[in-house]
Amino acid sequence: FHTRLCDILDIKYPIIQGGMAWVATAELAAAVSEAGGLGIIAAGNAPADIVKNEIQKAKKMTKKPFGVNVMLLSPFIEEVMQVVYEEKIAVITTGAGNPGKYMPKLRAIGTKIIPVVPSVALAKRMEKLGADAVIVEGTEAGGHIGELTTMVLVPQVANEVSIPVIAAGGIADGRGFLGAISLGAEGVQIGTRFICAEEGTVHENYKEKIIKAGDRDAIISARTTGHPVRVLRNKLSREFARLEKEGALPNELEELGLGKLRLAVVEGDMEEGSIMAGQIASLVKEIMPCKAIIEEIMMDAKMQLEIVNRLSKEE
Ligand SMILES: O=C(O)COc1ccc(-c2c[nH]c(CNC(=O)Nc3ncc(Sc4ccccn4)s3)n2)cc1
Repeated sequence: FHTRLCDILDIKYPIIQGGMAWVATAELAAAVSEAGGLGIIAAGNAPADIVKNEIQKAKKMTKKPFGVNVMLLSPFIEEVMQVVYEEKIAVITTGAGNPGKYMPKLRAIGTKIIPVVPSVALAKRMEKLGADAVIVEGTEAGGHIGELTTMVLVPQVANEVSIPVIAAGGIADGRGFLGAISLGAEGVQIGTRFICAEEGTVHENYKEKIIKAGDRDAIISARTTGHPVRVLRNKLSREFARLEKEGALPNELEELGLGKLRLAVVEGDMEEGSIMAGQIASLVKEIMPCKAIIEEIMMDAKMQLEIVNRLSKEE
């Protein structure tokens, strides 16, 4: 499966690892890039020096290309963008906002830009502003999400833009990969499955929660804040829902949510922490090295394609 994305990003497989805050560290990004995908370091809500340190760590771990994900709601966005410029990052992905204001400078220094978009309108706007590709993320994804599903959004964006479309949300194996290609995508972004990567520095409790998740455990929380997030249900999500029902104010709720993702990822607190994960969590059953994850996805996609070809030949 060699697509335009492989040429644009100089990667062997059109698989991007999601730039998940606290999860996407240099260790994970380097392992994914070494395995032939595109590893991504998450800036999340971290200050510039933390982001710079992770980038320099990754540069020591791999000579292959990797990217940085910039979360546009971060209070440190301006100083983090300065680090992105200085470090001559090959490619950035962006989330939770419109990166338009940074695109002229990024294009001028040759950094590729791949924004995550939750709608056709934003995808078209990003193409017009010069994005190199778009990550079309369905509501199946973990973390901060839009409303439309991958199945519905990917073909519509593919109809409207000519830059490569990368499908994200609900993809964790070869069937999901082939499904995305069938919908018009030229690559996939995978988050939840890489949370359970062996090289990842995520607390074991978090990885175990993903492996134990059932098909209906990844629910949407914090809708009333205007920033809905998909998490695995736990004590915090139940508490959050109760407060929302009682009409707590958005800033009270935002306050309650602060630091909770770190609590889950770093401390492994599965009750008070925010366990961000996508609906595909229930398909993830094993902690595996990144190389094994990527090669299994590509192998399964080829096998699934042979099944599809056989079915299409039968009368
Ligand atoms: O037009 C506009 O400005 C709105 O544009 C957008 C609106 C939404 C998005 C979007 C949806 N999903 C993504 C990519 N995924 C994510 O960004 N996932 C995230 N998970 C945890 C995060 S941390 C957080 C979460 C909420 C509030 C504060 N911090 S961000 N981007 C992208 C652009």
